[in-house]
Amino acid sequence: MQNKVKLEQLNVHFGANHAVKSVSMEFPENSVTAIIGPSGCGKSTVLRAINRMHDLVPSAQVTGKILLDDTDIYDKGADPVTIRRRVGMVFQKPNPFPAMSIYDNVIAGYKLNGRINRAEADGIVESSLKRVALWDEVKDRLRGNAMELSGGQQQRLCIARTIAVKPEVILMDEPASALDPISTLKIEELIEELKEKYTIIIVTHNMQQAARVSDYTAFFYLGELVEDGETRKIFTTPDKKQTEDYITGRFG
Ligand SMILES: Nc1ncnc2c1ncn2[C@@H]1O[C@H](COP(=O)(O)OP(=O)(O)OP(=O)(O)O)[C@@H](O)[C@H]1O
Repeated sequence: MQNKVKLEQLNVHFGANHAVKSVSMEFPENSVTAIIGPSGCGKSTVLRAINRMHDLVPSAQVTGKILLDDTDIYDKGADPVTIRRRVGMVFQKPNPFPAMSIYDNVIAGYKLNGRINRAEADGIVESSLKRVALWDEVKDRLRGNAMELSGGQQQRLCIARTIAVKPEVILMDEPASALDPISTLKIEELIEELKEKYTIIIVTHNMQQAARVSDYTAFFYLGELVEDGETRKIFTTPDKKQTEDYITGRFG
């Protein structure tokens, strides 16, 4: 399988704190890769580096390469706005724009590309909401406020907003950890469907979730990549003892 994203000697410092240490790894296209590891091991920091979110943090220093296809997203000529359109992000807590309707939330990011006509916007809203299996639940109240949706519906709305701009990669930072078990299941089913079109990288604390949704798993500890590979192998016969101890619950 083709690699969509490749990290080469990625290092992230926050001031004197060396949070991510010389990480090199690949993320195959149209697959789900889970990033696991104990709290503070650098999972979110790696994820955020993949759409240049650390640009907004003055103390952050990122070195090494992150290739998106063949382009280094940290190259001097690379445009962060274009990168964030190609690499979308879904956060732990659903974060719809509170003053906006369901409809306007879905189309908000897409509108930044320039003016669009009503028919085009309607089409994008409908197809994005259908893709996240939310259309039937909201089609009669598209002009209603997004905050009136349940937490699980809000998270699916945020995923619809992310895919409306037609990204190639979707980063998810514990996307179901604030949700109830049924909403979590829906998000997991959705991830399974979305990988047909997108490359998905998900940070999760939930080991069962990593095992259920991902094709590949990467285990991090103290800012280092300890081991990565096919999820089946990582969860049954990992090469490193640290990985085995973590997935069997002996630490972390
Ligand atoms: N914006 C920031 N400013 C300063 N330090 C940060 C920032 N973000 C992360 N760090 C530091 O980087 C290290 C890794 O944090 P990170 O959030 O990536 O860990 P994590 O594995 O995702 O943890 P958790 O599972 O608890 O979310 C920690 O020492 C953290 O304090």
